[in-house]
Amino acid sequence: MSSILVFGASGQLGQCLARVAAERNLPGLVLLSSQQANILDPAALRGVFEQHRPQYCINCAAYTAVDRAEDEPEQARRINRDGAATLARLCQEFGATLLHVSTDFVFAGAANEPLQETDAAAPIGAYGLTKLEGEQAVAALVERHFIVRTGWLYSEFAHNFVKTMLRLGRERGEVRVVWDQVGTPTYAVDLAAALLHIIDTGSTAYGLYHYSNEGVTSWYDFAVAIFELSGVPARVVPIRTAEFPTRARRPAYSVLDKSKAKQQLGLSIPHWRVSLQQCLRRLG
Ligand SMILES: NC(=O)C1=CN([C@@H]2O[C@H](COP(=O)(O)OP(=O)(O)OC[C@H]3O[C@@H](n4cnc5c(N)ncnc54)[C@H](OP(=O)(O)O)[C@@H]3O)[C@@H](O)[C@H]2O)C=CC1
Ligand SMILES: Cc1cn([C@H]2C[C@H](O)[C@@H](COP(=O)(O)OP(=O)(O)O[C@H]3O[C@@H](C)C(=O)[C@@H](O)[C@H]3O)O2)c(=O)[nH]c1=O
Repeated sequence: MSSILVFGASGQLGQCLARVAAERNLPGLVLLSSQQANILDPAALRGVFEQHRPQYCINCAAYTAVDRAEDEPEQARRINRDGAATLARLCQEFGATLLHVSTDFVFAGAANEPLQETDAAAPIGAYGLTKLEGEQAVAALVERHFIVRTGWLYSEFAHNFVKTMLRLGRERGEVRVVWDQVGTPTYAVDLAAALLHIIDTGSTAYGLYHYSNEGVTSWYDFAVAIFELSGVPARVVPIRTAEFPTRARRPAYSVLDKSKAKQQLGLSIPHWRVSLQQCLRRLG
C-alpha cells in the first residue's frame, strides 16, 4: 500500500484506522497526533509533507465538541475550515489525494427521506457550519479529494454515545434519551475500513460521499439496543428534545443515503445493529 498520512490520529476514527490497518497488516500508514502534526501550523505541516511525500492523506482532525462550538465558533472554524484548507493546499502541491471526513450535521434536519449528496446543506449549529466550510475549502483547493460525510460515530475508542450510555446505565440504572432525532449510527471501525477500501482500490471517483451504517433509528432506540445487546439492565425513558436542553441544536432528521458510495466505490455496508453487536463484544 502507498504512503498514507493520518491527521488527528489519536482521536476516535484515527484509532480505528490504526486498528484496522494493524489487523490487516497494512503497511504505509503514518499516524500523526495533534502534537506530531498540528493542522493549524502550515510551516510544520509542510515539513511533514516534505519528510513523507504522501500519496494519500486522511483528515481525522476536527473540532467535534458540538455544544462547545456554539461558544467558541472561531476556534471550531480554525480547525474545521482553516486546518482542512491548509491540508488541502499541501495535498494539491504534493500531488496527494485527500480523504476528508465530514458530518451529517451539515443538514438542517427538515428532510423526511434519506439525504443525498446533491441535497442542500443548511447547518443549524456552529459545528455543522464550520464542517461545511471545511468541505467547501477541500473541494475548491485539491482536485483529488474524497469528502466522506458520516454520522453518529461510535466505537470502543475515545468518547461517544455508546460508551456514555453504558456508563450512565451502570451508574444510574435509568437514562432519559431523545426519540425525536432520527439518523443512523456509524461504527467508526466500518468507516475506517471504508476509507482504506477507497485507497486500496485506487479509486479515482473523486467527490462527495455519504457513509453511515445501514438502517434508521432514533437516539432512544439506539440506547435501547445498546442495553439489550450488552445485557446491562438499564431502563431507557423516551423524551423529546425539548426535555433535554443542549447548547447546540441538532438536526431532527439526518439519515444519509449511501447509494452513491455503494455504486461508485463498491462499498458493502453492515446494518447498524450488526456493527453495534460487534463493538459491544469488543468492549467486553
Ligand atoms: N464523533 C462523531 O460522532 C462524528 C464525527 N464526524 C467527523 O469524523 C471525524 C473524526 O471524528 P472523531 O474521531 O470522532 O473525533 P475526535 O474528537 O475523537 O478526534 C478528533 C481529533 O482531532 C485532533 N485535532 C484537533 N485539533 C487538531 C489540530 N489542530 N491538529 C491536528 N489534530 C487536531 C484531536 O486531537 P487532540 O485530542 O490532541 O486535540 C483529536 O485527536 C471528524 O472530522 C468529525 O467531524 C462526523 C460525524 C460524526
Ligand atoms: C448523553 C445523552 C444524550 N442525549 C441526546 C443528546 C443528543 O441529541 C443525542 C446525542 O448526544 P451526544 O452528545 O452523545 O452526541 P452529539 O455530540 O450530538 O453527536 C454528534 O457528534 C458530532 C461530532 C457529529 O458529527 C454528529 O454526527 C453526532 O454524532 O442524544 C440524550 O437524550 N440523553 C442522554 O443522556
